[in-house]
Amino acid sequence: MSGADARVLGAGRHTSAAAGAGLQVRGLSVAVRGRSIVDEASWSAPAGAITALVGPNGAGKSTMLRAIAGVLPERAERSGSVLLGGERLDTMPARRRARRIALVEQLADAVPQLTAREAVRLGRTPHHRMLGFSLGDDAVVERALEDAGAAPLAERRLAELSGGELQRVHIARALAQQAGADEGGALLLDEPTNHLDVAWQLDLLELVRRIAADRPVVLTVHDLALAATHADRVVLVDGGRVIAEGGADAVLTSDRIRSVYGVEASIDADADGVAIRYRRLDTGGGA
Ligand SMILES: Nc1ncnc2c1ncn2[C@@H]1O[C@H](COP(=O)(O)OP(=O)(O)OP(=O)(O)O)[C@@H](O)[C@H]1O
Repeated sequence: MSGADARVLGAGRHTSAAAGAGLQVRGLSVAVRGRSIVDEASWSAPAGAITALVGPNGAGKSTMLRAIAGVLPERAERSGSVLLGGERLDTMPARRRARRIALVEQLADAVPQLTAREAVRLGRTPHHRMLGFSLGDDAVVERALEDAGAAPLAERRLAELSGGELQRVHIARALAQQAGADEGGALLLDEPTNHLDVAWQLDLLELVRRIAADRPVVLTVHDLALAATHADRVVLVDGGRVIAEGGADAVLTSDRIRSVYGVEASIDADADGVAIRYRRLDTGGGA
């Protein structure tokens, strides 16, 4: 991560410079009933890298992911464009878009009676021309279960799974959704480490790293130290706008954390990662 890699956006109205096989968000705006939630957001997520979307509660992170994946509620008004590998996603037919981009949401829909294998099989739906399965689905589903470390869970019902196990099944479903797409895919994960203990978090981040080898992966996360340690790039969002994007050391500075979150942060980085201690501005108490 390089300190020179930051792109700081006073008003979030610039266009991201990075191009290529990655994901590019250009001037994305979302409003619901006239209320702006995402405001001219432009940022990019290169293929082969993990990009962390960070920002305070209500900053618009989940809404951005939903807008990119094309699953906003109908009443939401969206403008701007989203490109994957240089191709417009936002104007693509929904089924084709679903083969290219998968979103794993915080509280992803899970039918509790389904087994993990059945849930992952649902990921194949955008590949079906008619009702029923396409040739090769079974192999894709088994591979996705395997790749996500969910193969031992295949026969278990979703209702019986822990949060960490469920997260793996959802990721397996996303992998199955993208497998066999004509062009490369992108994976979006909304707070994937939420509710996971530290060991599960590390397992999940290792899995995400493997998945990111051949596609852009974007995840939202509240833990700034985790973002700084595990993501290649960080996009800091506040009030629906992109405040900065680039390497974590350039984006997540004490000054910026103070102005966006209203807390003092002392940041320590070493070879093992980044640790951040926080202190409220007004109390002066220790973290
Ligand atoms: N479907 C919706 N209809 C109306 N307002 C919405 C909708 N979805 C989100 N919002 C509002 O948009 C703002 C941004 O919400 P969003 O969930 O995108 O933020 P976030 O950065 O992901 O927050 P958090 O970190 O708390 O999950 C919030 O004020 C929220 O209340």
